[in-house]
Amino acid sequence: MSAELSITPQAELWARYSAGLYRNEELGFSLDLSRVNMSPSEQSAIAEMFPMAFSAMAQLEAGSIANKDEGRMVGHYWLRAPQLAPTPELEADILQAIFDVNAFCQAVHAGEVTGSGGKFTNVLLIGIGGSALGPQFIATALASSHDKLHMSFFDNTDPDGIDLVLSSLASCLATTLVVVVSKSGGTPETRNGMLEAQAAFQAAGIPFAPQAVAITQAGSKLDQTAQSEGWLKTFPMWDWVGGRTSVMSTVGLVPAALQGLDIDSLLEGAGQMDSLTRVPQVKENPAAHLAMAWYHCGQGRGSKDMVLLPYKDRLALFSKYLQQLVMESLGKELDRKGQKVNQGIAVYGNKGSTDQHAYVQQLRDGLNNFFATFIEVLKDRQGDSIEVDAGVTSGDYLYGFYAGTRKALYESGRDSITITVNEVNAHSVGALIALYERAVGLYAELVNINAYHQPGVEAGKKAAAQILALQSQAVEVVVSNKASLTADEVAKLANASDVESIYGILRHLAANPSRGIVRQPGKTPAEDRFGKL
Ligand SMILES: O=P(O)(O)OC[C@H]1O[C@](O)(CO)[C@@H](O)[C@@H]1O
Repeated sequence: MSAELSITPQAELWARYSAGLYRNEELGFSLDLSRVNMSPSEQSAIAEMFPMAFSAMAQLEAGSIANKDEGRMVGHYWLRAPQLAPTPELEADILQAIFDVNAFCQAVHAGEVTGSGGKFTNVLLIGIGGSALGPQFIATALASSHDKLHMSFFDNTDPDGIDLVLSSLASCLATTLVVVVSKSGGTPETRNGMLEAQAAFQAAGIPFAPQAVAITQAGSKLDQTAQSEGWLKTFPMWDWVGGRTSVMSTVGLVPAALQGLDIDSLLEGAGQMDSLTRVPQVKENPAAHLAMAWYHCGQGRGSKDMVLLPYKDRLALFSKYLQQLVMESLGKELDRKGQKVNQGIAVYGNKGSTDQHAYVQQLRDGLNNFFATFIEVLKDRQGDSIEVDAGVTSGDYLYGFYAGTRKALYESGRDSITITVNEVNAHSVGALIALYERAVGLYAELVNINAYHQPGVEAGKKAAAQILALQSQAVEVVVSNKASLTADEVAKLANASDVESIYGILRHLAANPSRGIVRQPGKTPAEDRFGKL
């Protein structure tokens, strides 16, 4: 196949590109599938499956219980078109939330709401998954020297990671606004981050509650904490917005507006893309183009990975953001009929041309188990560029590396999609997010899975809770015994069967001296002994 492709005449490729390119001048956006080796008959066969996908999406937007397993509506599209919400109450809720976000952020910027040290200078956002990735992506994509507040994030329960962020905030904690984001309000990593931040405030003698904001569902544990401790502000999150599609809700709008970004433009860009991707004709709909290419490349089974190569540093986190959006949505064991399908599309990537000096070698010459998506940004920078060679700028190099890699991949029979935007700004970022949200929704319909739940993540959370329960049993046995014990002995005394987990727990505790456990290494893990410090 690669030999055939490599000899496709340039003129034919140009004709294919020109005739097939989807573009919208107003949005400054185009989508090119000419380097996906998909014949017209293959395209038509996939296109025949779309009417039911379009109709499912229309029902979803009209307020059907699209996430049946969780009995929820799926309403992220209403966030940028509140008039489309299925009830006037929901429309009013969305509008009110946007109003409140603007009012609060304006008051912060004007210094009407301050920290104990005066006007806020920094934001520390605490969240994980969809409650951090979107805000992080937007914060990096749209950062500038005019940012009104400096953004930092706790997006994990890694103590060392937390310390690193806290040390950067040490001199400005009294002017740091802490935004704790959790839809469920009970996610352990986020709760731990909140407790770590509270401890840091306490150690610095700064009251936490007057500088803390919660974004969560009404009545959640986080909501109760915020209410009982008298936090500065709480913003609502709704059950009909999924975590991974929450970036246009208060989850993404509050941090973006605090940073000083143009949230109206973000919503407008997303809304404009929604209008284009709502069109129920494959040819006219860029999200349908994308979903069709995914279906073709992975034969509807996700047999090829999606490699994202945005040629713009600002979009580096887009790959990470899409990893959650695509993999948490599409990675499912069962289809809607309950049949075991083990669906999904693996997503990875960072940015071009940096990745050219990392894994692009394998993309060109190694395993052909992927399709690439290039994201090209036409505008190089604000202002002029110097020439790095006669008549050539750094941006020309970046373009050259993108175009060269696209060509090289095509010549070795590797499919690629190219998305082009005029520039990276709030409008285009909103549009890109909306494009992928719709493509994921359409693709999920093509393969008949529920894109809006995440039962697999729940399994991991339950298993983690069991390990933590086992920890207290194991510690009790070790500290109440005079003699040191092997993991097998601890397990027996704790009446537990999972010796390997007990060994892992005790080895971890022993590596942290303040936990009061020591490890005496033996020849093998089974011979290691654990005792009180
Ligand atoms: O906002 P929450 O409820 O803290 O959840 C955070 C993340 O955890 C998940 O539920 C599972 O990873 C994601 O879907 C979600 O984005």
